[in-house]
Amino acid sequence: MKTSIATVSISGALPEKLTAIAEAGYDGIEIFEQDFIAHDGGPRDVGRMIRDHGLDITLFQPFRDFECLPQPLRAKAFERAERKFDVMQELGTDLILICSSVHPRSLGGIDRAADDLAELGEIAKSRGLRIGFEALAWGRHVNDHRDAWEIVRRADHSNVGLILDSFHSLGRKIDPESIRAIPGDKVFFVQLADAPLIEMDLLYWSRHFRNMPGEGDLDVQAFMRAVMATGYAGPISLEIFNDQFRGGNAGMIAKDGYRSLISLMDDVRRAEPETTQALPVLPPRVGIEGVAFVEFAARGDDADQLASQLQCLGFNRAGRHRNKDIDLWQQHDIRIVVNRQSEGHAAHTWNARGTTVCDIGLNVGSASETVARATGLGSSPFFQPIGPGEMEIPAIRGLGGSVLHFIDAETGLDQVWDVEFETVTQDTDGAGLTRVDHLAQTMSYEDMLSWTLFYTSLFDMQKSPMVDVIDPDGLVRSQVVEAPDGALRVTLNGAETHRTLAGSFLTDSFGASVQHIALATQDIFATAKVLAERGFESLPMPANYYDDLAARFELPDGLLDQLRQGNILYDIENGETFFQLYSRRLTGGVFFEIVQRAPGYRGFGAANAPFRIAAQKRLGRPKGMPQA
Ligand SMILES: O=C(O)c1ccc(O)c(O)c1
Ligand SMILES: [Mg+2]
Repeated sequence: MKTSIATVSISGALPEKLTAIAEAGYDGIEIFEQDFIAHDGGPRDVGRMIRDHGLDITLFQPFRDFECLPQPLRAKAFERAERKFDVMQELGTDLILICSSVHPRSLGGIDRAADDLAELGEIAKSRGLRIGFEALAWGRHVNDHRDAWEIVRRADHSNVGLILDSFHSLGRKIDPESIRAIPGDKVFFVQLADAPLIEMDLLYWSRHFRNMPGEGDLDVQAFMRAVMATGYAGPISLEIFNDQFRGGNAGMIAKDGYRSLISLMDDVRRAEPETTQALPVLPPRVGIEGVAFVEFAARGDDADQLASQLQCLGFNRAGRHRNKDIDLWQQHDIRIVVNRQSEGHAAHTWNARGTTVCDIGLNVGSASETVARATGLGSSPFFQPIGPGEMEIPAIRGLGGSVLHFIDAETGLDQVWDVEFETVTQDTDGAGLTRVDHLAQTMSYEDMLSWTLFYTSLFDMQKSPMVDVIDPDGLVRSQVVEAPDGALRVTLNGAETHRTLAGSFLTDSFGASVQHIALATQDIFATAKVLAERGFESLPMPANYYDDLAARFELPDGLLDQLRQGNILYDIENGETFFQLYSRRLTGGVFFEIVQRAPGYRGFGAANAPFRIAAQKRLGRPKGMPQA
């Protein structure tokens, strides 16, 4: 399988695009004519530059408004095509994309279109070139791949084939199963794009909102399964018109695309085992069993403040690393690691970003298979030197400088706590916190798709629809990704301005990180009582909030008072309840949430978020941080 991406999909001038594309691991590019024309260098130079990056030119595009024109426009269109053929020969590519005409004078007619394509196919053949016909979803007469295929079939020429583009088919809700009957050798090229489901004009949607397969809502997998069932063996190419990607980080967008393409084709191979694909073997999506640990990089007063917060929350300092300045804080299944080392990844993170989460450990079935899938999808494995008596725990670099470690029981990695740590305190009752309910990660809005794709392609995790969270100073988008049974739930919060709570966290921590950690209890009132005894200071909620609760829900006698007295937030969805209690922010901006989740409650208290955020802002910035 040859992987490819259209040059329109990413930002920069042509040389920058090529560097990003080559580094991400693609085999080739679709060269957009615009990118070629804008470049200061002849077609031969451009061809050489592309090949010097180790890339093929899989397609030259687009050629518009060709078919079904009356004379003399028809003759002009043929002349125009021949000039493009000249360029293609110098560039060193043999396939051109002709998209269905939107020309006001185009006459339409399947046979007329077929005749035009057959005649141009003959010219192409004489030059060793091929032409591919694509139905634009908004084409004047041809806007359906079934019609485009009928035209290609009637053209009946060896050098004329069909180009399929998932957006044009799925965007018009055309059943992709109709592709299965097309002979694979008449499909000359396949373009892939996904898109979020938003009701709007097709052309506008296509030119501004496409995204990588898996990032949107279209069934690109069903499309690609049908394509592979035809026996198609040509390149599989991403053609993504997206405003954000055009202005985004070229390297990151190129990598996202590669990850999405490999993950999609891996899914297709599993779903259509009869199809053959030259694709490296990839372990399946990884099932997450739980959060093994959350590690903070911290120093000095900040580390002491974090330790004292953990104590208030009912954690024990359970272990001390045998060789390093690292403490393990534990309560039931929750492990929080505080790393004060002055070298290694935690130290790098602390130097660059201050006190923040630097590492997340996940329990998985097989740590080595997890790393194998991640690297197959383009992530880098992470290594750092290990000291005497320490275990080598498989790890990868996540996005935005993060690191993920993987722990399995199969190879005994779950013994690390006994092997590397000396026991300091035996178990005590704690405050009834049992597990990590969810992690809230904050990032800039434009990186949200990358993070969603990262999680859903590597792990068995599903995304939920995005919701808007109102901050007094702007909007924050929130997207949940979660593993079955909630073994890992992550809320991704995308900040658009630095004035929101999420945005200021992003600025303070110099990039994306875990902004809060939500811990589960079975009994929030019992937990709150223990926390109060331990000196925990909760986030004060205003009286108005409780008056509104009384209006929104029919609460059992006494519950409202209990909530009010404990600063506890409340929500009901489908008859299932959810309780929340927030800590105040620590230096660095991180905070804790305590939740009691009824087994059937699927949400995260989104209705409460605006009031929680306003309450946090009212308290002002945490001590020890630059005051605005
Ligand atoms: O938006 C367009 O015009 C356009 C051009 C070429 C394509 O392959 C395509 O899918 C869309
Ligand atoms: Mg296309």
